[in-house]
Amino acid sequence: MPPILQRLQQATKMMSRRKILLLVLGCSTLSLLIHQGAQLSWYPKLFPLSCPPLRDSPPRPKHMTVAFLKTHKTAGTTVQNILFRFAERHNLTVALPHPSCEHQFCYPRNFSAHFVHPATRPPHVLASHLRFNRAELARLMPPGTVYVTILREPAAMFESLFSYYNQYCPAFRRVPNASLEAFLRAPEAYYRAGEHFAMFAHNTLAYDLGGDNERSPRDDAAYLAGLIRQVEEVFSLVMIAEYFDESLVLLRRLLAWDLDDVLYAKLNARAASSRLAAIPAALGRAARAWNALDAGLYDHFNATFWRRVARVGRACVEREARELREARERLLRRCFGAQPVLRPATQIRTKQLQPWQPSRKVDIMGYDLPSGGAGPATEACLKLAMPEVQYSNYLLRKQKRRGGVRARPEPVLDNPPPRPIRALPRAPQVH
Ligand SMILES: Nc1ncnc2c1ncn2[C@@H]1O[C@H](COP(=O)(O)OS(=O)(=O)O)[C@@H](OP(=O)(O)O)[C@H]1O
Repeated sequence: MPPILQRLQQATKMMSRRKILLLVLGCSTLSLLIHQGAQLSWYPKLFPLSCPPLRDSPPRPKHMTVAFLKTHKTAGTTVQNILFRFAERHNLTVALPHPSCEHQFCYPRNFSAHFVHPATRPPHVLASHLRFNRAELARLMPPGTVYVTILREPAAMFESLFSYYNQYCPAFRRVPNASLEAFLRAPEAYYRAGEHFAMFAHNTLAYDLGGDNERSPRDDAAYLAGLIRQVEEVFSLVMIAEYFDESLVLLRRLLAWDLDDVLYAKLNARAASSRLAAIPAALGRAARAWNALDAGLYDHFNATFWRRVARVGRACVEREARELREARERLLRRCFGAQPVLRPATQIRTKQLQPWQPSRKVDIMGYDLPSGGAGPATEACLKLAMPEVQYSNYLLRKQKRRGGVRARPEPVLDNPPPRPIRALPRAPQVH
């Protein structure tokens, strides 16, 4: 026997059986820990985060009837575009406004089913601006329709409204040098309740939700509580613009859609030169105080949003939101080139992709197809970045034709150029 083995035999004899057992146990534990550590960092999918399964058994089919209340300046156009594309891919009917209502359902009037173009009834999907009216929507939409809306932090939203509607809303037009600060220092000096487009200058969220935007929660706390209750009764999901991707994760889980169904391009964004880089804290406080009803709505639904995220599992929602962002970046690169950039309308050659510009002082950005863009992906890419006016016109033409000649597809790239302006109703509206 070699000397080394003889020494080992002697050593083994010297150890008690108990010690050997302890050594074997220690080695196995160490090996297990090393193995698991490697898997955590290299194969995170082997350790699923607490994501409850989306599809129950039997699997839920995708939900096809959705009414999206498109509130103003809250990223609603981006959500609308997701819904329009989903509707097209699944051959669904989209409710669209009668041309006399422009591209909104005769906003700011209370919604009426009469505002809906007959060629777009009965609808599966509705996603254009309107002032919420529960009974009329129930008359229009099929039973089982899921109602969804979106809110945005009121100070950021008000800054966007002030800039976008500066030429349309008399309360804003009266302010010297179009100064948001001047308006918020003394809003009552400029604001007249009940005048044309007054709702863009005071509690726009409350107004869009069908509420009375002139109520103050300071004088009447019960009113805000009642409005919140009504919203909760109807809407299955209130998304939050600041957490857009997380909101889409909740939306797609609610509707049993795929992550691919909620990929998007950001639409209707102002250029950096047309917006405040940051809203000073004092201005933010003043905007919230003036829009106290909206602030109350936002705070409530922001809190319920995060409770809902927690119910699904925060890690799960964040993981899906990350997957969504990665897939979205790949899609944007495929459609708009290696470095897809938002550009001003003057630099967008494809007419169907030129966004409406509210005034010479505000630049609304969009995407363009790379030069010579052609091929099977072109149509999908075009729709991905198509602004509201062009997409609504296109869908209305397509659905009107579907009622008549079914076989001829609506041309997407060769259609006549859209009207450049999304005209707001010209005459004061009766509520
Ligand atoms: N994905 C996403 N995430 C966060 N924010 C987004 C997103 N998409 C659009 N936006 C911002 O939403 C603002 C436009 O809102 P709307 O499309 O609802 O406006 S409109 O009422 O239809 O005119 C507009 O805000 P401002 O740029 O501050 O005006 C957009 O930048």
